[in-house]
Amino acid sequence: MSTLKTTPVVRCDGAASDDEIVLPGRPEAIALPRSQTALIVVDMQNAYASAGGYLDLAGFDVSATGPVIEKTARAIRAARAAGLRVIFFQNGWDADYVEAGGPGSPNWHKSNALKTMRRQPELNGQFLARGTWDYALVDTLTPQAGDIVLPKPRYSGFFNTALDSMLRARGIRHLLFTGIATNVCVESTLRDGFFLEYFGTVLEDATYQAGPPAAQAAALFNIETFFGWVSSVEALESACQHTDVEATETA
Ligand SMILES: NC(=O)N/C=C\C(=O)O
Repeated sequence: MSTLKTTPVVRCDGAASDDEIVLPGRPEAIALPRSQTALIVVDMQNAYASAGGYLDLAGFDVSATGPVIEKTARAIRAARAAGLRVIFFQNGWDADYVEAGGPGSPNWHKSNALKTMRRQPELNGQFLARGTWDYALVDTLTPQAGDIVLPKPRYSGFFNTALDSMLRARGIRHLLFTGIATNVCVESTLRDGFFLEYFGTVLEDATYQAGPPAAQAAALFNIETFFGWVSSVEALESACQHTDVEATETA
């Protein structure tokens, strides 16, 4: 992890606001007005973070996801204490995989979950189907009243979901990202957000890649260089503590 910068500070509205948190980051620090900021927890489901879940059984290494779950829990605690909206994504489809698309969908050809189930029919129905253990969020990350839980059928949380309208209705412009996988659903959502004029920041220590470590490094490079900002959970915790504003109600 390279050093986070405290200056210069990027402000989307130019002027400092009373309720902002200033988050150190790369390539710059970024100011996050609390009422305009949400923490997004991307797909922290057993499928992606647990031994015996989809990624594990499809041959991806998930042995190092424990610390990512812990860091995500810390980010959620810091966000809630600061009055930020928390949004959980859950990736997957109906039990019959109609929403996954058939051979006419690139998803049918590229989804490693679908491909693994086709290769190993004894696994059919097990991966990413609503109602299964695989689809469920990991036990230690439980949504609370006021959080938003958003099912999504493709890698980007903006595609075929109500995310954009939910954010716009609440005046949210800034998205903090945690979750798995950095190089797939985190990056896809942050990129789509960029095109929709959202400011996206990844908390790198609360994310993990699907694939080799180079995939994590490449995703973070792309985000830092082209699409957004990179920061950390510790930086968020410390920035929240140093901001002397009462947490706001998030109705
Ligand atoms: N949540 C994700 O980033 N998913 C990555 C791969 C997949 O869902 O097949």
